[in-house]
Amino acid sequence: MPAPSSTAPTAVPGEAVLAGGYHHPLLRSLQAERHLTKDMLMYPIFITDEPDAVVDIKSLPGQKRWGINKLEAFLAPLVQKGLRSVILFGVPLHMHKDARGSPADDPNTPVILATHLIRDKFPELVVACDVCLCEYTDHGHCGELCPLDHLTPAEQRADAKIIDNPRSVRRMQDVALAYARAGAHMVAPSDMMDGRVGAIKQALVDNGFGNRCSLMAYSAKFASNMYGPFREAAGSVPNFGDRKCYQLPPNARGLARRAIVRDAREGADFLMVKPALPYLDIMRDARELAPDVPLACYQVSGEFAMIHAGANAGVYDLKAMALESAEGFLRAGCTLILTYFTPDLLDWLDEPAA
Ligand SMILES: NCc1[nH]cc(CCC(=O)O)c1CC(=O)O
Ligand SMILES: [Zn+2]
Ligand SMILES: [Zn+2]
Repeated sequence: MPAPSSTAPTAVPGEAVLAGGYHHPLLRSLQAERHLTKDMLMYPIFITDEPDAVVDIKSLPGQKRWGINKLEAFLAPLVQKGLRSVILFGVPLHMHKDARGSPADDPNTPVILATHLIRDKFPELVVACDVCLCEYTDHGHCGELCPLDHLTPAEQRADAKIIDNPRSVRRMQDVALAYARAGAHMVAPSDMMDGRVGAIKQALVDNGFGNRCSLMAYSAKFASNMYGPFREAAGSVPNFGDRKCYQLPPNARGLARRAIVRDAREGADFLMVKPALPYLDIMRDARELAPDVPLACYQVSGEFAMIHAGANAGVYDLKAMALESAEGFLRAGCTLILTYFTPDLLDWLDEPAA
């Protein structure tokens, strides 16, 4: 019997040893299928009806509510660094809120004023407008409510006010059209009413915006615990109940898949998954179900706050963690990332990779 050779390999190196492929920053970078670039970042901005306001949002480190007069000076250095797109949220503090969310499409509403201003001052910047009523209704829900006489006596007693879906969809059409007319390159309905994607698309087409205004659907938007800082920032906390009858249940993969397929069929130009980090599987689903529609994700306010809190607690380095999260979204198949880290990422992407 021959003596065992002491030099015999225990496994075929090509199968077992991977470390040879990523021992240098360049080699690590070449292992990635896709890389984060500045044009993938869309920055969410809060605009108030106090024209000179620059007000810190306590729960969103570094983020502020901006008055219209302060917007140009705020955006100029970001555009200089490579900012390509923003999504606007209105924060009416003085306008009169009512049951139908009238301030949403008032000609002087902050989002419309800001859209005009940005199109004028930053012609290269893509402007998206979030379409929803919750910042504008007196009850704080995302759509209009059913008139009381449409409810059963039991529902009336329980204060179980119910969203009036068809009426809300008509309202969403009007609001989206108002933003398109103001010059929005993109409208993004986040209200989650059934049928709003097709209805808004039709309204855009019927009014001559079919080839001038994109529709990004918040398709798989979950009833998440991570919208708290946003609702504080936007003043959109519902004054009764919650959003569980129109935003998706977090554990409902099937519903999310159906919503994705439906919104793609209804003509969405972009699909979105929101929040982002806990829903990477849903992003992957979206890539498989609608491979020909670009996919966005929204790294929401609570995710941003959570990453900051962890960094402040010494759990990890802020930049490294923020980049890792973005790389997860890329891997899952996103081409557009809505994130409050955008200003930081514009800086970080100019630094050498570690
Ligand atoms: N419908 C409004 C809207 N659009 C985006 C967010 C959340 C964004 C964030 O948390 O950063 C919300 C809040 C909500 O649905 O309650
Ligand atoms: Zn809403
Ligand atoms: Zn409900």
